[in-house]
Amino acid sequence: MNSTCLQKTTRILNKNVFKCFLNSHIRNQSSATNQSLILTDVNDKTGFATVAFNRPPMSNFTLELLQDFSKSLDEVESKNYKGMILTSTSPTVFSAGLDLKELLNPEPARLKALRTAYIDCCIKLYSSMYPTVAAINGHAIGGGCFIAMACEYRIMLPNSKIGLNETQLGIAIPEVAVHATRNIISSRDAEMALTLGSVFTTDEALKIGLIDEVAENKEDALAKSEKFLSLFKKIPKRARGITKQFFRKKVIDLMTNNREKDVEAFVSYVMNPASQKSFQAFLDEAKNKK
Ligand SMILES: CCCCC/C=C\C/C=C\CC/C=C/CC(=O)SCCNC(=O)CCNC(=O)[C@H](O)C(C)(C)COP(=O)(O)OP(=O)(O)OC[C@H]1O[C@@H](n2cnc3c(N)ncnc32)[C@H](O)[C@@H]1OP(=O)(O)O
Repeated sequence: MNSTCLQKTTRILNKNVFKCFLNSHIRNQSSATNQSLILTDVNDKTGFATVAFNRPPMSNFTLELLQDFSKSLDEVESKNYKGMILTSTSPTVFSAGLDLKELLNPEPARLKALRTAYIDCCIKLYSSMYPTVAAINGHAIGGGCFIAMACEYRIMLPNSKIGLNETQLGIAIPEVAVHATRNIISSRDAEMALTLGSVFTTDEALKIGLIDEVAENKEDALAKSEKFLSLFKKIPKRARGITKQFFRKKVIDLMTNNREKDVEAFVSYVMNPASQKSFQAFLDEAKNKK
């Protein structure tokens, strides 16, 4: 695909963007439909799966999306694909995190299920035996940023924003996110970023090491992602995967063992009137901006 074709398609909604990419890169299209919240496609030449959040324009996470994502992660593991590229079909957003409408005046049982599904995805992604790379094709905020952080490598487009903004919304970052952040950036930068709820530009993120590379456009990000995954082509999967898990053990254990406590704490932060006010304020501000 040439870059003019890609630039044109990025202005059109997800369906065409993804089709254009598929036509040139992917020989074996999965049964996913355009209605699916997650699109999974496998390149049978490389064995790499490209998994895309398919909820434009913000690619924000609902319970259903997270449940589908969790199933897709199982599929990538069980079908023994050689690696996974995680991206979205939205033109300018990788993911804006949890859908704030899910958090506004929520039904507690659904809120618990939402957080539980989110944790499941984080555990599966963080501990996967196959190599993972996030092709961050736009903004990655809150839960979207953390999902990208759970991958092994991050390639981001210019002029985008990335960060864990939870404290700004009145939600404390769980301890596990502190360790996960320190696994990527310096402890000093992590403390500043997480306490402030900082959101970084692409250049700032590159400077502190939150992302690994900048790509010119989505096509370039996908090509760079394949290049990263190809590094492991000759490394035996089991040896690689177990070694990866040793580096990630503390975070994996915390996520696995603190699941219920985390869900309770999350529900309590979200139901707090001050947090409810901040969710509403964000949505109102976005409306008023227009
Ligand atoms: C022990 C186990 C632990 C396991 C977990 C471990 C660690 C996890 C740690 C932390 C992560 C998990 C927590 C997650 C919490 C969240 O994700 S809260 C949500 C965070 N997201 C946000 O605060 C909103 C982010 N959005 C933005 O910053 C901007 O929208 C943007 C993405 C940068 C895009 O900006 P742009 O100017 O282009 O667009 P607008 O801002 O004008 O928005 C357009 C439109 O979209 C709506 N919108 C944007 N984001 C959301 C959202 N997240 N939910 C719902 N709606 C959203 C916005 O309201 C506008 O709507 P419109 O006015 O109706 O057009």
